[in-house]
Amino acid sequence: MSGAVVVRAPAKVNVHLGVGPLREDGFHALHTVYLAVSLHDTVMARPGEGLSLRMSGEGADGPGLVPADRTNLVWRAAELLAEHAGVRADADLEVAKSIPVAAGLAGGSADAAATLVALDALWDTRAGREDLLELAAQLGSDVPFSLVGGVALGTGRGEQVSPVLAAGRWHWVLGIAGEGLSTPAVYGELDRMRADGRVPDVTGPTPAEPVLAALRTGSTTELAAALANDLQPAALALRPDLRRALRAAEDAGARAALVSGSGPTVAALAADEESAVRLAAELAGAGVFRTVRAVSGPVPGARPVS
Ligand SMILES: C[C@](O)(CO)[C@H](O)COP(=O)(O)OP(=O)(O)OC[C@H]1O[C@@H](n2ccc(N)nc2=O)[C@H](O)[C@@H]1O
Ligand SMILES: Nc1ncnc2c1ncn2[C@@H]1O[C@H](COP(=O)(O)OP(=O)(O)OP(=O)(O)O)[C@@H](O)[C@H]1O
Repeated sequence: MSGAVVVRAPAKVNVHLGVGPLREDGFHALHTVYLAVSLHDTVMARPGEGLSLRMSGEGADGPGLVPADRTNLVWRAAELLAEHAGVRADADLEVAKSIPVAAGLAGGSADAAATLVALDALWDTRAGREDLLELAAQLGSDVPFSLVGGVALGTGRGEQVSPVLAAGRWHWVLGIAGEGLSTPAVYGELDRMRADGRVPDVTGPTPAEPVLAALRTGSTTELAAALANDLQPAALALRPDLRRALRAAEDAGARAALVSGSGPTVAALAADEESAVRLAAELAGAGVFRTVRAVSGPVPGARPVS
């Protein structure tokens, strides 16, 4: 067994989220395009006896916000890898969170992916890439992407990821809401809206081609025009105050703004770094709790910090 291993994993924004009908397994068929952004969580794994977990940072210091027990995705990732590798789950784990909890930014998924990579190294399990992706998919639909990072197309329930070509580096301002949203609640609201005609019903997920084409050009204008999120009406139905943040982002000069994944984070696309700084200042207070600037482009997935 080696010494401490430190692994960092990124948050994501879905620049396209096409949601198909509810499947029999309780998930929805997706065509999504994930973009890793420069906001990240860090997991540190040290040798230990049994498992222990400490959480610090964003969302971890409120009473019971993210329980540091076996319900935590980090704990589940550790047990799953130990079982797969046939080793004892012995490790002291520490998670430093910067990604807000239940924000639509895949924070828990980032932690789970980082844990798989950290413990693979600490325990020297030598799990192959395919094995890690398979374990990641068991932990959550977004977890395989958190391993892969960069820019990727997600199909199936989002867990089948393949890298896609993207030519640019984009500047985002993330408007973080004070309180999170439950992912199943947002999917459930979309089903109700489709059933009662508030939004059109679908037979399959909307294809991601427009956003894929825009990503290849590297143009912010084209990306802004192609952004799409089928979950946005449902997130707005549950949190009408988010409309104010979306409008404020556009009024403050964002090229476009959309809800990230299941929300409630609003992701505003800025023309360049200077506009992002201005946008962040103007957005703060407009129905968002605080703003975080982030860059997307060649942001790697979960990987050891040297
Ligand atoms: C909204 C997104 O973040 C977009 O990338 C993801 O689809 C959510 O991914 P996640 O948080 O990893 O979600 P999971 O832990 O796999 O699933 C949580 C719950 O979300 C709903 N869910 C999730 C993924 C999917 N394709 N269809 C769903 O309906 C289901 O109710 C599921 O029980
Ligand atoms: N390590 C973790 N970090 C954050 N949340 C966790 C973690 N482990 C378990 N959870 C639980 O998972 C739920 C979703 O948290 P998370 O931050 O992953 O949401 P999210 O960013 O909206 O996810 P996604 O974008 O993948 O739908 C929270 O309610 C939290 O209690």
